[in-house]
Amino acid sequence: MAGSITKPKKPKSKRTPVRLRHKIEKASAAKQRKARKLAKKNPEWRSKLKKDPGIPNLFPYKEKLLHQIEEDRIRKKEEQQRRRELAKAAKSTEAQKNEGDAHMDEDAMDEEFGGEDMDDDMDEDASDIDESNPLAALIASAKKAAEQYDKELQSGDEMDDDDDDSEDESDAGVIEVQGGASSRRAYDKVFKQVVEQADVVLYVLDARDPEGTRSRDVERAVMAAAGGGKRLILILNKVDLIPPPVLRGWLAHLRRFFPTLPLRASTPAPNAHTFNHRDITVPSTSSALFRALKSYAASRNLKRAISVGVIGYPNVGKSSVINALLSRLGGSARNQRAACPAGAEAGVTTSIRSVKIDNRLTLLDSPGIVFPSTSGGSSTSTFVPKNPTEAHAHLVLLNAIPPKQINDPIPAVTLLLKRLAAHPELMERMTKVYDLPPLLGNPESGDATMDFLIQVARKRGRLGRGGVPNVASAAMTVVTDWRDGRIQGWTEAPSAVGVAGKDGVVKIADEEVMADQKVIVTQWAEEFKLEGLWGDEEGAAAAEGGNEVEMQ
Ligand SMILES: Nc1nc2c(ncn2[C@@H]2O[C@H](COP(=O)(O)OP(=O)(O)OP(=O)(O)O)[C@@H](O)[C@H]2O)c(=O)[nH]1
Repeated sequence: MAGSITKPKKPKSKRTPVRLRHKIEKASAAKQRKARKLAKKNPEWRSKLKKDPGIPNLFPYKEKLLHQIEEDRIRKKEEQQRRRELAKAAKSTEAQKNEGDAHMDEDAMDEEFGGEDMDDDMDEDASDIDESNPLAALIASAKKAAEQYDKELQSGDEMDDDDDDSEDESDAGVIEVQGGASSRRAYDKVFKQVVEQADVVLYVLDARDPEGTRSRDVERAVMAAAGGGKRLILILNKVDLIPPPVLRGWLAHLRRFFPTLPLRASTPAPNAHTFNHRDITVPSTSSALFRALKSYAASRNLKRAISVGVIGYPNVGKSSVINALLSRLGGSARNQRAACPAGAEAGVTTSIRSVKIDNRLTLLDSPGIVFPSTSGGSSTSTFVPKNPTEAHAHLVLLNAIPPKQINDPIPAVTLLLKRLAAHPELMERMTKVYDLPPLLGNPESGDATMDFLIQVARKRGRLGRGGVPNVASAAMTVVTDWRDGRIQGWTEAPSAVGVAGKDGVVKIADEEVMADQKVIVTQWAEEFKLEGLWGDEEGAAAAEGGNEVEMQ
């Protein structure tokens, strides 16, 4: 019998059955339908659609219309901000009224702010002062002004709701840098700590606006501390960003008050427009400062190290000054010291940092502190803001506010254009930075801002949906270019002649202080052996020797 032959089994098809495919297709279509339905209901999606005006590119007045929309938006925002401020002011007056008799007496305040001990110390120190000392009167008046300043700060603190938090932070030794008034008391504590600990205070000013970054209250507080035993040196930093004649003017002006050293603490940001000052380089100026501090430490002959506090507005270059001094140390010594973090944005340094140079010298870095001008005329700047928006814009142009805390950079650009309008050559250089034709409208009245920002947005690709220029982003670009020195600008030193008052009498600010200040400048310059280090004549000569050729 022949054996039965079994057929080889047909391999099973790997094809997806049609029924399964249909099932998948149906499920996918249902999912997409559901997603579309949900998206239609989503209010966010609608508001996004609304924002885009959808004006066709061929529409002849598109530009004008966009401009108008943007202006309306800004007006609304300003109105909102104004209403909020009014409500806040009304609330605080109400709160003050309610407080009424429950006002703290001075002792309680002293206790709370920990100022009693310091005041007592200062009183004792003040009574130790020899009456025949020509500086006694000056120190006494500085102490009085410092007390007044303290009182003003404290009364400002009473209105500050968030203070308890900031005090806790400062107790822990870490101060968070914030732009708002909530950390005002924390700033004040840091400042007091640095001044208390320091034998020498280096007050760093930005050479582009020295008076804007200078406060009389700070100088008075340093003069008053320890009965006048502290030394204050003004450091004019970032001199590479101003031309030699302007530097000369500022050195002459500031040296009427305190010994002043020009400094280039760091190299400029990429593409910054700098001026070539002969002999005023990063190594030469930092060596000069280093030698001056060493001379002072040697002359004091103390058993402990001299403490040098570095104070100033945010972003003036305090950490860079310390790093420049560290770079003067020899290789291995330098490697052993941790450098201070420095950065282009304000608010990099957040706590007091002590850097030991050697057995004779310790440096104290501190967070940048903005001192508001108090009723006593703290600020020496001639700029008087007309409203809170302009005051904020002024701080933005001083680079004192971290970028994240700048809600609206447009008023800062308006203020910048207004200032540059007074110097046509600077305005021309600024338009060249963005490759723009001369501005339309009057920059002094703020008319030119929007046109300028729309053009900057186009040149720098700051465009939103549908190619609408993002003017806020363009304004931020301008602010950053200003901060990093890509846009040039500076203030001129006040003339020594003074200003004629209504009565026709010519007065120089701080006239009465001048004679005593002269004594200070001469005595202190001797202690630091500053005569040979950019003294009046040499500093002027060095600045004179510089050329105004810009370097890229
Ligand atoms: N062009 C120029 N830029 C400088 C100079 N010194 C410092 N800078 C720059 O200024 C910026 C701020 O420097 P920092 O040393 O961080 O300033 P700071 O005062 O410690 O800042 P905060 O920590 O915010 O208080 C950095 O981008 C530095 O590179 C200088 O002499 N010339």
